[in-house]
Amino acid sequence: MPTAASTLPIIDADPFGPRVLADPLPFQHELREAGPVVVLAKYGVYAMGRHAEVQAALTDWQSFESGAGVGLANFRTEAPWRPPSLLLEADPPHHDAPRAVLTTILGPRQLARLREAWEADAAELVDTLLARASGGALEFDAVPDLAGAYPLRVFPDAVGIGPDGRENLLPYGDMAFNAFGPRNALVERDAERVGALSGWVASQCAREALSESGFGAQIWEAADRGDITHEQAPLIVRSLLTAGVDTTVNGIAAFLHAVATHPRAWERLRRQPALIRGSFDEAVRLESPVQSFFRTATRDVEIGGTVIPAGSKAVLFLGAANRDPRRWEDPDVFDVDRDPSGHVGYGFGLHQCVGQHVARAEATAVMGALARRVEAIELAATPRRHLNNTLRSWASLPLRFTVA
Ligand code: HEM
Ligand SMILES: O=C(O)c1ccc(-c2ccccn2)cc1
Repeated sequence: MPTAASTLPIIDADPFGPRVLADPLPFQHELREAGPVVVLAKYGVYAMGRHAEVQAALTDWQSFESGAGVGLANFRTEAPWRPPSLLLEADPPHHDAPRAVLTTILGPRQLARLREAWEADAAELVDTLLARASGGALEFDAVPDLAGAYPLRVFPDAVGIGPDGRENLLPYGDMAFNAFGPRNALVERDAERVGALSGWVASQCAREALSESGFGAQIWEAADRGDITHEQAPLIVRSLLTAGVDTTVNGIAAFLHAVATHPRAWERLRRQPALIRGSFDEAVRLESPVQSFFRTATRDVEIGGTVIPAGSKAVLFLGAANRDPRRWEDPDVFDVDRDPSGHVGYGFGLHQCVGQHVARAEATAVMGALARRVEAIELAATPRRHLNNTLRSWASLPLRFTVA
């Protein structure tokens, strides 16, 4: 007999408050231990943190829809802050064509033609960085100088946007990822620049603003072929600009933090560079750069022995699921020999990240360039968090490189 919603475990902690955002691990443990499904008292929503229920909810897109928004706000009852994404905030059938277009454009085969240029760019960035070394060692902040620098060197050009205003990309993404959470101080702080940032991003999605060979132009060509409409094309370009920068910056930072705190892992990756690609997924599992997002129940749906009433919002904590000891042995250890498949760091099922191959290509290029040039990677000082309602992000990641 399923548990009635009224008798569910209740958690008082605020997962979107500064204490939990700065260190979510104790909250994740409390959430997993409280039960398969709990109620977050502060927001009156359901929450899941165990791998089994998070994966099940993501797989069952018919019962847990995205069309009402994948944040706390319910698009059925309140106006979205921007026109909804045609992928993220859409369900089949509307989701199908935009997804098919991006699956092709961002697929591994397409990215193969960029690989040589991305690896050369990573080598150039790392060489320039190491030129600053003295006495065979370099201390620097890997957030601005590496994790934050590399995606901005390769991705805007790959999309085909112009050279001006690219400094708006990270703030726009930070704002968009905050917007999935409650209207707290993080969201209020961005309020006065929503218009300017959104206006700039929208201007970059126009056909005439895009170079003729980038991902953006390919989206417009898909409209010429009738695969999508010309009205949909700019919104799909917007998806790349929204989801394609802050995520990879934090993914690469997570990878660097993982190797800096697991020295033997770095030795292994230097000896066996073929392990780098898979170990990026292990870093995404461990750190979960994207920590959480929501779904909305389309019917009274039973999950984890509980019935979640139709119309309810449920928040899925990917970070908690990716460290669930029910699914992972030694979940808190970065293990380059682990098979991380099944992790939910890219989501799971229908909406699973369509840009994951781009992320892997960027991270593999950077870490591959480092593996050939850097003997040891250590923390040079205590890293500092950047708080965001959805992203697990570093404001500063001081590292010490020992040059090979
Ligand atoms: C480490 C880097 C990344 C992480 C951790 C990440 C994570 C995710 C997650 C968890 C989802 C699922 C959202 C949901 O189910 O509601 C998602 C979807 C998506 N991601 Fe990524 N992402 C990354 C990089 C990228 C990049 C580089 C791009 C673009 C080039 C991108 C574009 C998208 C889009 C368009 C969707 C929506 C897919 C759909 O709804 O069908 N992401 N991502
Ligand atoms: O299509 C867009 O604009 C868009 C796509 C994906 C995301 C996203 C949300 C949560 C977790 C990871 N990615 C955000 C925006």
